[in-house]
Amino acid sequence: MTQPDRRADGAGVPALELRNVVKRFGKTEIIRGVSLAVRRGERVAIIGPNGAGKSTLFDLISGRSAPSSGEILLNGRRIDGKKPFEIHRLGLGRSFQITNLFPKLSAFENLRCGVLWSLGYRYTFLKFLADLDDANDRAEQLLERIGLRQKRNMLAMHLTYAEQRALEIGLAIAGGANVILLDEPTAGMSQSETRRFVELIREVTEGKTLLMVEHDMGVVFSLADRIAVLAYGEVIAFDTPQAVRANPRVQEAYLGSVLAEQQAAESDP
Ligand SMILES: Nc1ncnc2c1ncn2[C@@H]1O[C@H](COP(=O)(O)OP(=O)(O)OP(=O)(O)O)[C@@H](O)[C@H]1O
Repeated sequence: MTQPDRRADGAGVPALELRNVVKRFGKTEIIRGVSLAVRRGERVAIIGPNGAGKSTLFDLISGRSAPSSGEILLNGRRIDGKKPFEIHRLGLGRSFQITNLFPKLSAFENLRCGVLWSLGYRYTFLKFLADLDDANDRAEQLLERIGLRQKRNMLAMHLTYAEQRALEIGLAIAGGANVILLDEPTAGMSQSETRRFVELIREVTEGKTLLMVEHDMGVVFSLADRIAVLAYGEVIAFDTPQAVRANPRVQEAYLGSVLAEQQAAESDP
């Protein structure tokens, strides 16, 4: 196996690296020795059957739970075992399958909270005042970036589902994270919403590193530079979309049945 380059400027260091990561719940090994290196600026999709361990892997990376063994590195720094807020401040943003918005705050206020929180705002009044102008500016820029400027003052609870998901992505990038995890970003969306959302994800993650769990193969194949296939807690393939699609082991474990289902759904009048 080739070792990652460790130059002083960090240019060759993967944005995110997992080294032989294992997670057990009781005696059951759910993640069974996963190693992955995601390059800077790369968009990677994690796919695999239900129960393969995709969400568990995201929880390990974002600090919601700690690996039983192995190492996780963000921009070359060990993060395994750190708390979610520490990992967030080191440059990792995550949007969840389940909404984590403040429903009774406006779109703008949600983003401003995200910015202030990521600045490490410590509830001292002077620091709050000093940070507020910056946070306001940044929240306005984020609103623009996620296409919600017109909905600036609308309470999050009154936004459409797709707008709420966009706001979550805004929160994930509010702190200037350069590695973004998206958990099923287009789940529950109509086909037209999904198409628009794919473009939004593409724009918002430009120049950043993206790792997403996604079941919609249309989304996966249009966004991902590489695809990691997880089956029974192991990565059975990590390659370009074309190579993954052609891989017989992947076809057998997952993709054959999923693509057949999608084709059947599309040809259904
Ligand atoms: N806290 C836990 N305690 C025990 N088992 C767990 C726990 N969390 C997850 N599991 C088990 O780990 C396995 C992997 O679950 P996980 O949710 O990571 O899969 P997934 O690939 O994300 O599935 P899906 O595509 O359905 O969301 C499942 O068998 C699940 O029951």
